[in-house]
Amino acid sequence: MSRKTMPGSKREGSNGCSRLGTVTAVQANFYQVRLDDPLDWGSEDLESTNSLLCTRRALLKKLGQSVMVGDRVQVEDPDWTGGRGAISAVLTRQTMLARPPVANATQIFLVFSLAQPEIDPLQLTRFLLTAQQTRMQIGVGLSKADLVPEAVQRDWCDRLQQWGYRAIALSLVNEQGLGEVQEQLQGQLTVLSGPSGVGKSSLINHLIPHLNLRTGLVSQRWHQGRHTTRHTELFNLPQGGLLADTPGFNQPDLPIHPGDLAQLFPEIQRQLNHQSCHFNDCQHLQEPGCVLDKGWERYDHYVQLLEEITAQYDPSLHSGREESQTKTKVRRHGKQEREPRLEQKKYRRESRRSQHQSLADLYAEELQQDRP
Ligand SMILES: Nc1nc2c(ncn2[C@@H]2O[C@H](COP(=O)(O)OP(=O)(O)OP(=O)(O)O)[C@@H](O)[C@H]2O)c(=O)[nH]1
Ligand SMILES: [Zn+2]
Repeated sequence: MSRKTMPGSKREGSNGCSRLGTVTAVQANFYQVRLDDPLDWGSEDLESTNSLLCTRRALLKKLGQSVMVGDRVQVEDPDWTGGRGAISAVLTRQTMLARPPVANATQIFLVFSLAQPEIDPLQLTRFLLTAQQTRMQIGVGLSKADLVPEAVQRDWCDRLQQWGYRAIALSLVNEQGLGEVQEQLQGQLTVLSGPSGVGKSSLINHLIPHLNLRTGLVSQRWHQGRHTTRHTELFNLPQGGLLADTPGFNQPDLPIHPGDLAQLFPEIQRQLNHQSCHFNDCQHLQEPGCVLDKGWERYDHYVQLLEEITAQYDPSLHSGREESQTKTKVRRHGKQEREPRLEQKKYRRESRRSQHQSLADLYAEELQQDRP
């Protein structure tokens, strides 16, 4: 491994140089990391010198520390010429989504098309509820506006406003609403989601004109393009900000507990902000003392989805506690500290290894583990 310090690199401590970056893609045990500061050592190809293909230091594995798309990481001893490095630390995550697996996202941007395919209101509600569960900021883009009259666009924007969301009617054909979308995405780490065929990929290609070039780079390195694998990948927006593309899915997960459904409807939350029902666990159906006004469009969705969740809910399946990810260790003077549990035995066996094993060793080991 090359340990020479290239111009523009920082030295931290005495262990060689390390730099901060963001994980933009994960495949098997390899991580693509985009460094915060360009390496700036004379190459014309800034994008490729700014991005490193990395593995995880053995110590992180031993601690059970996962690395996700969106993670802020420290990369140690980058091998500049080979475009490779090793992740030595993962900074504390601000947010974490399980599906798609993305760390540090700040908002969800849902895309639904006004035509081809037409909006299915109940499906839109399902996506909105899933987005609400993340507690992140939510934006809605209504695509293919060129295919419907202005009155239909306005009608849908007004409906969504009533539901509690700001919607942007947009079209790539006549470039409508794209400035507003850019504004909404600027400076955020946005997860783009929505059903298949609504124009998400087309929108990304429009927002990031040189993307094909970058996708080509990933394909070349990993021998697979994102369109064949559909893994989650982060893209850099020219105006600043990151965009995570996620594979389309048609039936997002609903909350598992029926009692959690009401808080995912802004229409219900708005009403219950300044009044409460007689029973704490009121489901807002026919209960005496229910103060909810039921005269709003999506009340039928609420009732239908509540029935669906109640039918699926099995309290006995959700009573067990998840196994703790940490254990308590008693240190000197009786001081207790939580520390991460070690992963399975296969990692413990490696504990005597040096933290500074060579990149070549790491790659050989990763490739071994990737084999079925
Ligand atoms: N008329 C019109 N068609 C559009 C617009 N945006 C995208 N399309 C078309 O919609 C179709 C689907 O677009 P994609 O970008 O592949 O949709 P997607 O959401 O990425 O679909 P998945 O990859 O299946 O998730 C393509 O034929 C696009 O050309 C638009 O603004 N207006
Ligand atoms: Zn009620």
